Amino acid sequence: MGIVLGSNQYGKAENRIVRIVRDTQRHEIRDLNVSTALRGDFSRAHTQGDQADVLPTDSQKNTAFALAKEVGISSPEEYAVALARHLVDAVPAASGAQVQVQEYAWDRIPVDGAGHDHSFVRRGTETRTTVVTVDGRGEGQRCWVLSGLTDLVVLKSTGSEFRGFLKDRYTTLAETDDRVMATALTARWRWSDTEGVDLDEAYAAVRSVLLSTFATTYSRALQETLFAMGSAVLEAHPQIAEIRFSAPNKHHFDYDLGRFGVENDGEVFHAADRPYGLIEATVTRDDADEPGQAWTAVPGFV
Ligand SMILES: O=c1[nH]c(=O)c2[nH]c(=O)[nH]c2[nH]1
Repeated sequence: MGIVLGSNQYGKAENRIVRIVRDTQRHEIRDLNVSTALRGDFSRAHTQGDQADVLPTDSQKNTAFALAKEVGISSPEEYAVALARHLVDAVPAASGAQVQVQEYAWDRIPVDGAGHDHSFVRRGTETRTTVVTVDGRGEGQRCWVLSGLTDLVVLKSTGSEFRGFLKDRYTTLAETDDRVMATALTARWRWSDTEGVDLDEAYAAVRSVLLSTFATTYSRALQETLFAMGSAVLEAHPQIAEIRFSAPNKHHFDYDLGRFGVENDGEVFHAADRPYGLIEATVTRDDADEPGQAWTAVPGFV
């Protein structure tokens, strides 16, 4: 019996990088959590304890910080592409790299009706994400870009039903034609290409389509809502090939106030945190190109 090394990657996870542009009095802030990973032939490090091929994760960290200054962060996607390409160039044994970025949004603090120049407040729980995967080097190098968001918490207090479902001997769920529907949405969309796309504007536009579709679509199930949101995004953005969702159904149960002689006509709920339905779906163009390595090692998607 032989024992061999299987797939592997290594890098520095969760570099917390804050880049402030302070060339004028009106500062700009970008607040990132950056993870790097190198893939390739690093077998000597694993099987022989030989580090000759290994660019330390410490150096990867330093590179991530240095490029935040040298390349800048015009968008998380462009920064991640530059960093992934730089790492592959720097490491002869690397066949590819993946850079994952989460961005935390800061808003200017309103003072006297205007956003302050250099004071900011963190926006909610929502996080912008990107995953850039580079494979190969030189001419034939491939590059995949995913953009996305996590923890976009939304709720509709009516306009949602769930009925007509399959029933068996363990089914106790009551059918409903009026319920609260809430989720903390994770969505990631894959660009077929980003040529000519302003990725900051595109992020805002996709987010806005997701929100308006959630708000205005009558929902017969979270599944139907996800499909509607995905279709709307693909219709509005020709350069997006597919979008994947992971959506916990954050159940809101009518609280039984009848026990106290108090009427509850869909007005008081127990917001249960566990368990939750987990609804996941991909919405894709039927002629989308192959995703290649775009989703490799991206957790939480079907
Ligand atoms: O939108 C829903 N989809 C389901 O599949 C499901 N299952 C369930 O119990 N409640 C819901 N709600």
